[in-house]
Amino acid sequence: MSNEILESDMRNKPFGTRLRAAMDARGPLCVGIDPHQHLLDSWGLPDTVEGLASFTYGVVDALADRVAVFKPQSAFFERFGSGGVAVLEQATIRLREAGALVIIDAKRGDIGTTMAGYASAYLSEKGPLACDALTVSPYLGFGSLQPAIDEALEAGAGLFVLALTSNPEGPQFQSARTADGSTVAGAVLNGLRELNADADDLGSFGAVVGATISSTDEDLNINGPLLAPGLGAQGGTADSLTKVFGTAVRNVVPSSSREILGAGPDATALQDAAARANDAYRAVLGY
Ligand SMILES: O=C(O)c1cc(=O)[nH]c(=O)n1[C@@H]1O[C@H](COP(=O)(O)O)[C@@H](O)[C@H]1O
Repeated sequence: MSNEILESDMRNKPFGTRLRAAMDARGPLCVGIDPHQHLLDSWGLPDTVEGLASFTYGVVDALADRVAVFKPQSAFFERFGSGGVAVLEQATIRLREAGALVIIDAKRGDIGTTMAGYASAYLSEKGPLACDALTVSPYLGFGSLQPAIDEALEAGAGLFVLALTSNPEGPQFQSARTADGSTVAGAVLNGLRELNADADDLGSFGAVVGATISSTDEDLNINGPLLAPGLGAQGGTADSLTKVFGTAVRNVVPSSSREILGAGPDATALQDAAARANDAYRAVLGY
């Protein structure tokens, strides 16, 4: 699908609708942009803001017109202070201009008015870091996310709420029981299911569910996207997606960072790595 079609038909649609269209057009792969120091080294770049910029724009130039979704990891930009955040801003603008969707992975979460500040920074189209969706943390209570939910609805943006994360420490809190007997992860998934209840195909309020969790008893059918990190470097594979997600697999957004970025700096090698990953996930997710 050309960028013109994505832009003209889609600009005013909710995030979930835009996400489905982008994945239909370009395949489901989400490329994580995580400029680790060791990756800058392996690309022959210095561990400076200039190195960060060369790395990030190298990924953008190679992949922006062919990958549906990107997930820059804010931590690796914040590491360089305001100069690093400026690279994140520029990369987000360039990716979106090329018709890709951008999920900024900042895992924000705070009380009402502070959450509203994060929401206006990342989700409002007038915000300096305006993106298509933001990762958020529900551990101050699902209701504490309301200002971000409101801003996302207003802006046609999306959220990805941590539910069953890929790291081994996650179950300590996520499997704990809440006062009503559901697990913490289950309460998050229920909250998202309610938010997406009226969406036709794919709602705009997603869950983060790691590809490494092997299986879960939770109901992942939330009528919204399921961001699945943990692929490649953390051991998850295309086959793990069928096992973890079962009947919800069609709504998975498979996200991989180091596995793809390690192929650089050569643009063709990056494109080949992304195409291989996209083909593997396409086959499993039914695209
Ligand atoms: O929200 C995320 O994206 C996330 C959630 C999670 O449960 N596990 C997880 O690894 N992530 C992020 O996904 C990326 C994984 O990178 P790779 O392991 O290199 O593919 C990192 O930016 C993590 O912060």
